[in-house]
Amino acid sequence: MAKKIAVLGAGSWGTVLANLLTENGHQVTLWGRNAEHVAEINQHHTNRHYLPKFKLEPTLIATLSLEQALDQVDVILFVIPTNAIRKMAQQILPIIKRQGIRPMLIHASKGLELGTHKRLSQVLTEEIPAEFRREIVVLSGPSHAENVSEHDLTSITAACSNLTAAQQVQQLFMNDYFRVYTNADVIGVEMGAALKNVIALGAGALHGLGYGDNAKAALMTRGLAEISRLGVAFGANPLTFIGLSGVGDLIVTCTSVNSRNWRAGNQLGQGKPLQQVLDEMGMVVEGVSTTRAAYELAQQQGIEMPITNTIYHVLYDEKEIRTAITEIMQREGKQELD
Ligand SMILES: NC(=O)C1=CN([C@@H]2O[C@H](COP(=O)(O)OP(=O)(O)OC[C@H]3O[C@@H](n4cnc5c(N)ncnc54)[C@H](O)[C@@H]3O)[C@@H](O)[C@H]2O)C=CC1
Ligand SMILES: O=C(CO)COP(=O)(O)O
Repeated sequence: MAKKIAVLGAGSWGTVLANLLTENGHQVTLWGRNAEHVAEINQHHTNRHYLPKFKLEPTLIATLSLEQALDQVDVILFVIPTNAIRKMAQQILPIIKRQGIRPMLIHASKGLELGTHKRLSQVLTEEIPAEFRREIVVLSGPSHAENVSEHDLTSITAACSNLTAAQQVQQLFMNDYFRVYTNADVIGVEMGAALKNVIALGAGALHGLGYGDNAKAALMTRGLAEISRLGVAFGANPLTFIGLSGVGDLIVTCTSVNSRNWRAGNQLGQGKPLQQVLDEMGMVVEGVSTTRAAYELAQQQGIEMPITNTIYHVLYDEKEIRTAITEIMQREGKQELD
């Protein structure tokens, strides 16, 4: 059955997901904060800043008004940067109350909140009390917006401890090029999503420094080991990390030029200063702030995350990358399995 859906965030991923939901027959309003982009979507059915070649469904409406976007919706999909989610939730709560709606919440963002180190479903749970919403479902997996916009075959995960809610989200998004699996392990799915961005910065940096395939395979494999270690310590199912939102997303993000995290790492490896890389990207590079959150979390919990620590010191302490790589390679010998 067609649903009324608000998509919050008219960047790369929000635009593509809003368009996909429109293709699937839902009535979608895309909220954006940039007046030029919103006007372009409504008048020309394009969003060229983020997706230069993408032609949008003419029935997809964009708006600058949260009140209009949320008007009597069944579902709210958050697709804005991690560190903007809490404020957005605070902004929409009074609108939800005023309208007397009780929507399902979905988020498709990937990161851990700076300062609190929280997962985004935790942030939403804190900010929007259960009486004003239905379930919170996480949508995550290997899915570059650019590829989905071209209808490349894509499989991702809808995670919620309530399987019925996960199945409802599965039905909203599924079509002949976009396949959605359900998973009850919200912790594992969100941890995998957030932490793969950290490892992707490293994969890009190795490429920028001229290292080869062995180095990248080692980074991804040992990266997955430390992602799983942290995730399991917080209650994740270890099997989730060999699924779409774990190794699946790690592969796509560590190997694709479409990844902003990979591209940022690549430029760092080539010697560009971090601030310049971020300024020139024009899109969110989630791995940078999540590296800090994950580093602090691992320190607090006493969990060994050597790759995350190395990337943290390169990003935040201006540690020279080649020195950092030598140090991580020369640590004492270890057992492969924990
Ligand atoms: N681009 C992709 O292929 C995918 C992205 N994601 C995740 O989706 C989330 C959004 O990513 P993208 O759409 O790619 O980012 P983007 O940089 O392309 O777009 C971000 C959007 O959020 C808006 N925004 C930025 N700061 C904001 C704030 N403080 N308050 C409200 N809105 C704000 C921007 O105006 C823009 O419309 C990220 O967490 C990312 O990891 C997940 C899967 C795929
Ligand atoms: O999460 C993504 C693909 O699944 C997008 O990764 P980037 O944010 O690095 O572009």
